[in-house]
Amino acid sequence: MRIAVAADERTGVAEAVLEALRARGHEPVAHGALAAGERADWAWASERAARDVADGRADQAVVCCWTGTGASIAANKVRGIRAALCGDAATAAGARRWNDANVLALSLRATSHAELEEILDAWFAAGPSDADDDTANVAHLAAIEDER
Ligand SMILES: O=C(CO)[C@H](O)[C@H](O)COP(=O)(O)O
Repeated sequence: MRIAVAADERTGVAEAVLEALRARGHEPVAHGALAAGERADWAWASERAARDVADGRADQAVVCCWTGTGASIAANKVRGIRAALCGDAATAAGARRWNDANVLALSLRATSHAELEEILDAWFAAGPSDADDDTANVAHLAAIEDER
């Protein structure tokens, strides 16, 4: 898959996201501090990656900042984006299964290299649930957006 990746700092974990995606056969598209000439601040970088997903230039995105919160908030402001801040594999699996999350948000501070690998494995192994309550919840997110 084509995966947009944004970070506001070029840390070891941020660079490891690019490598981990390539190792899994995906094509990362770098933004923010990971790209040349782009504004690196978290709101701009995360928005850019989220818009790649919303506009069909990427299938999913990984957005990173020191806490992960700003990156997730910015991504979730983009219509059609369901960004989930994940600090462990179970949260990542749940985000894909129950929330049909299309953007993974990570904390550059709190995510170790080992946790990054576990989170990505869980994220890509899981898919959206087709249970009625789960699809209804995700459909309601779009309805909330339409009320804006
Ligand atoms: O976690 C973040 C936002 O949620 C940022 O990474 C944190 O605020 C640091 O940003 P800056 O280096 O621009 O001060």
